[in-house]
Amino acid sequence: TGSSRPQRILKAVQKNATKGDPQSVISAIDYYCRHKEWAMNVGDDKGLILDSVLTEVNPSMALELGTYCGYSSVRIARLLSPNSKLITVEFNPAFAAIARQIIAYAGLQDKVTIVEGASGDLIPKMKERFGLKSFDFVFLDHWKDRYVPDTKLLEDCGLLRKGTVLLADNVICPGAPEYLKYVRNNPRYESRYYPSVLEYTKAEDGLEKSVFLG
Ligand SMILES: O=C(NCCCOCn1ccc2cnccc21)c1cc(-c2ccc(F)cc2)cc(O)c1O
Ligand SMILES: [Mg+2]
Repeated sequence: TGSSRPQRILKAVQKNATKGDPQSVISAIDYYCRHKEWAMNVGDDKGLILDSVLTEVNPSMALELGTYCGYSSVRIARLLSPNSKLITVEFNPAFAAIARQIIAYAGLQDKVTIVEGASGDLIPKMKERFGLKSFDFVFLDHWKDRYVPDTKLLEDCGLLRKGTVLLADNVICPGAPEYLKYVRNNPRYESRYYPSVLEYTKAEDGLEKSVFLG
């Protein structure tokens, strides 16, 4: 049988990027997915917004829900300060295996921990597993109907602190309407919408940034 799309993305990174150079890994994936075959990375347009929010937050502990090939894991980890960490959760073991190789190719394996499984099962175990108090930053990019239940789970597990920033991808396309309702009409969050486009297309999409007020 043939290769998978994630395997082809890894090949493109190995062919076109420089080992240990995260920006070249990002550019290689963006080039491949814009000109060869589309893939559901956050992409370069929304990626610039992700970069700016990350630079502003400068998280010590970051969580990503939805690793896929590790494109946004590389975008996030390359901007983390020394000793800061990213935990990224991926449901699909084949995706996780590719992401591990792409993150390692970028030289960011010491900053990123990939955890395989369902967010609903893993979130309640995070404190004990990683000895962490709370997350400073959460990037939501997994099943869009899990954004609300997992945000509530993070609250209930005491994994959010006053000032934790949640950044949600795809709030327009494919869309996360319940999530927008949840964070926008909630006195415990201060939300702002960043309009952009669906990765590698001209379709409307955007990111929602929500600060947990405690
Ligand atoms: O579906 C998308 N992402 C989610 C993947 C599965 O995530 C599953 N998953 C990953 C961890 C994890 C943990 N627990 C449960 C499920 C968990 C997604 C989809 C599109 C898209 C837009 C237009 C289209 F025509 C088609 C697709 C764009 C995006 O940017 C996306 O992010
Ligand atoms: Mg996405």
